[in-house]
Amino acid sequence: MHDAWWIELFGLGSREEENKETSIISNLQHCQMAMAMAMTSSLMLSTTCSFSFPSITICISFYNPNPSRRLALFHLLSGPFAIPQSQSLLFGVKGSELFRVAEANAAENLIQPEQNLFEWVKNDNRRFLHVVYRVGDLDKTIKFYTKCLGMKLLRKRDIPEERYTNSFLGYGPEDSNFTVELTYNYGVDKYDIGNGFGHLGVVVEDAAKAVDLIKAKGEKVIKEPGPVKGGSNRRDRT
Ligand SMILES: C[C@@H](O)C(=O)SC[C@H](NC(=O)CC[C@H](N)C(=O)O)C(=O)NCC(=O)O
Repeated sequence: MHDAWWIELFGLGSREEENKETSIISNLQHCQMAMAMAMTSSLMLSTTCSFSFPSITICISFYNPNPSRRLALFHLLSGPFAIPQSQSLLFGVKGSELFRVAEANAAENLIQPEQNLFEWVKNDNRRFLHVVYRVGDLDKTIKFYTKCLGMKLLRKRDIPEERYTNSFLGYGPEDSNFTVELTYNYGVDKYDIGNGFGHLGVVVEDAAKAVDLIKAKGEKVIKEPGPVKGGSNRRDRT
């Protein structure tokens, strides 16, 4: 089994889509990841496949073929980083009905069924800002995120006096969207990765098409979509 660090993006579908399948094998190479900000999370149904790229493995989450409103949260999975995330108003009532905040550290962190998630989000505007990881080849990683995953390069900042360059990528402006911040340290072309962090995940409209595109771009899919080990991730209301 590879050292697995991955962030899974859990899509949200209708309640009917209970038969979730996710299989993720990831092997992050030459990268080190750090949390940028903590939030509370909801674990959602998704079907995920993953593929490797020199600096990180991305897990693509998708649903079984029935059309459904796909909503997404990043979920940072790992021992020390196993934290909750908050739902977003972007996902609407259907999303909020189905959202469940995964128990993170203690029972008091759990959103109780009677609590109104909209009130919570209105009264707390904290959100994920970015996740940072160091890469040995900035241009190659940017090309992967943009050409294969459709992200936009939002900005680059070169700090020659500190001998590093940061690049920010995402699916929207940083003032309202979670982004990936890539750090390139001059002259450092690889990193030893630990085994505590999970993975980075992306939700797409059609994962099969996304995987085909990624393969067509010459990237390697290390695990085709398939049954999740250990059953569904969905946390039904208790
Ligand atoms: C722009 C802002 O969002 C940042 O995150 S800069 C954070 C800063 N990054 C660096 O100094 C990059 C070079 C450094 N040698 C490194 O590899 O991190 C920073 O605080 N880095 C430390 C960290 O743990 O992220």
